[in-house]
Amino acid sequence: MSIAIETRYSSHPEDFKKYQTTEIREKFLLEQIFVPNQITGVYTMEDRLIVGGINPVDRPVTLEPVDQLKAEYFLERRELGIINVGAPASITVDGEDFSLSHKEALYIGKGVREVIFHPSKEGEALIYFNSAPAHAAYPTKKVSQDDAEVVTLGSLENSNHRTIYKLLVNSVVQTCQLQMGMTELKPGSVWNTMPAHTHDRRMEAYFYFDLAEGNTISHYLGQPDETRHIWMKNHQAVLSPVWSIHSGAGTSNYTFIWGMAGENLDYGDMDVVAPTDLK
Ligand SMILES: O=C(O)C(=O)C[C@H](O)C(=O)CO
Ligand SMILES: [Zn+2]
Repeated sequence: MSIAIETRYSSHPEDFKKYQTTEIREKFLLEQIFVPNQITGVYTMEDRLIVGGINPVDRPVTLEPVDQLKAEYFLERRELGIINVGAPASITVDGEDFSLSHKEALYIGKGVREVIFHPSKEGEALIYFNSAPAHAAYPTKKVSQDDAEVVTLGSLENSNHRTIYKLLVNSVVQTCQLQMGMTELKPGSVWNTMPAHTHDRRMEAYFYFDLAEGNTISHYLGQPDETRHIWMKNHQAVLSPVWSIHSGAGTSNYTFIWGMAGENLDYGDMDVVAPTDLK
C-alpha cells in the first residue's frame, strides 16, 4: 500500500487554550508531507478535508482508497485538488494524461476511478493535495497561474506585500466545496494574512514552500484573542479550525498554498481582525 492517511479529530477552542507546544504540534502540524513513493497525509475531522503530499520517485503512485473512506475507490464520494510544487509532473486521470508545470493546479472531480502520479523526468515530483467530500461530479480541469483570479495585497512598508492566485475557486472551476490557491510573498515581505481573519463557515489548511534554506516561519493559530504559534519548516502543512486565525511571519519570504472546505464557496467571506485586537 503506497498511501498512508492518519486521522485527526477536531479540537474545541476552550481545550486549545490549555495545549502545550507538543500537543499543538501533534494536533495541527503535518511535519512530513513528502515520503518517497508514497501518498502521505491527514484526514482531519475539520470539515473532513484530507491534506497531504505525493512524491513518486522511481515508480508511479496510485491514489488508492483508504480505510477511513469505506469506499470502493478514493474519489467515489470526494473531489480532489492538486498543486504541483516540484518538477514538471504527469498525472493520468481515468486514462487521460495531464502535465502540470511548477505551480499549476488540477481539479479532479467525484467519480474518477483511477488517478496515477508518475515520477518526473526533470527532477523531483512533489504534489500537494486537498480532498473534500463531494455531492456532484464536476469535470477534471487544469488551472495555470494565467487562468487564476489574481489579487495583490499589502505593501513592502507593512512587510506583507503578496500576490494571491485563486486557482481552484468557483470563478475559475466548478467544485463542490473545495477552494485552493497560492500566495507568493514578495522579497522583503514576510507576513501572510495580516490583517488576520477567521471564517466560521470554512476550515482551512496551509502548506508552506519556496522557503530558502536556513529559514523558518512562525505560523499563528487560535482565536484572535488567544493566539499561539507553531514554528514551521519548508514543505510542512498546518490545519486551521474554523475558530482559528491563520497567519504567519517568516524569517524571509516564501509561498504557501491555502485550501478550504465547508459551508460556502465565497472566498471573500471572512471576519477580519484588526492587528491591534490580536492577543
Ligand atoms: O495572504 C493572504 O492573505 C492569504 O493568502 C489568505 C488566504 O488566502 C486565506 O486565508 C483565505 O481564506
Ligand atoms: Zn482564511
